[in-house]
Amino acid sequence: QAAKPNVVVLATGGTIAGAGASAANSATYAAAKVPVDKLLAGLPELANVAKVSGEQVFQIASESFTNEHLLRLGQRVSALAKQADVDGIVITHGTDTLEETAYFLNLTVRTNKPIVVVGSMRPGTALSADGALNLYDAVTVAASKDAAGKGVLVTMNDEIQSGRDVSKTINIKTEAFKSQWGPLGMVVEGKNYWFRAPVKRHTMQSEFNIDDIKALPAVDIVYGYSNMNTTGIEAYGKAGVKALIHAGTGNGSVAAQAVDSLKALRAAGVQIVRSARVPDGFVLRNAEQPDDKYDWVVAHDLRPQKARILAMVALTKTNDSKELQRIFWEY
Ligand SMILES: NC(=O)C[C@H](N)C(=O)O
Repeated sequence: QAAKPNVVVLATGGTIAGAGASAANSATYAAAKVPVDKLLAGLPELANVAKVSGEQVFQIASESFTNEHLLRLGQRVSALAKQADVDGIVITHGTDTLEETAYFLNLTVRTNKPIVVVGSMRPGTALSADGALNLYDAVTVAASKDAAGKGVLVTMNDEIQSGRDVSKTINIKTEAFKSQWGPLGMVVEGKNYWFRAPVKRHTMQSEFNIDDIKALPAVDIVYGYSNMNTTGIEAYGKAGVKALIHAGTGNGSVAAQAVDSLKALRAAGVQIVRSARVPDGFVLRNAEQPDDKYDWVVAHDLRPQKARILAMVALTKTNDSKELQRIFWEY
């Protein structure tokens, strides 16, 4: 019998490592409690799929992820991916910012080896906990040759999603992770079924490399809403933000009373990225606002939180708005 592939599970916390007081607590529990060794010991079925080893990188709820966590995790994933004795990497992660970490790794880790980010909506102590199967699926995908070269993947609820496209869309169901462009495939009983592949640049085709990124610039998000004011925009400007993501209404529209403040920030050298707060769709250049005239960038189909990740990564290489826009189209 052929040797099983080697998969490393990097644990960062989240609900997949959560624990509640009783089995009826599906939503009331403490995240980031169970250590990785215990998580893996609770899933002896993994041994049928791969030779799995665990490493506790952090033990936090994912809403508390910082840029430093992203950099440290990315550097560890990159180092492991270079090891000849590692065939695939799984990252257990809280679901709240899972999509941001998955996209960051997708943009910056130069490897064809499968990298799979996984979480759960219920703690392992709950009735119908989803973490064990999600993790089993993640290891299955990470151990598969057919998952290579597809960018960073996310396995939740039997689906294999692109880390670029997927977002958490509901906070109370196990069917929480969706992409408007659909999943790439499904994983069922330890086998992958693929239906599509990503076309945006990622991992090996990326011009970014985590090994060269020592720090990430300050990029923040302002939210658009009726009766919007400019307090947030101006405060971020004073704080020295390098790019500001505007989570606009509808097509990424900007309130008339906010336009001058954003123009003033741009004149001061801050990049303005126009995204939309609606869950799906994409923002077109010069629709709603004259982006060419104002020298603003549009976020394409990226949700504001993903646009923030791409802007940070892009700004490590360029502060040219035309280059930034090219990057937003390509990644
Ligand atoms: N379901 C979860 O994992 C939510 C948790 N707050 C986290 O992101 O860590």
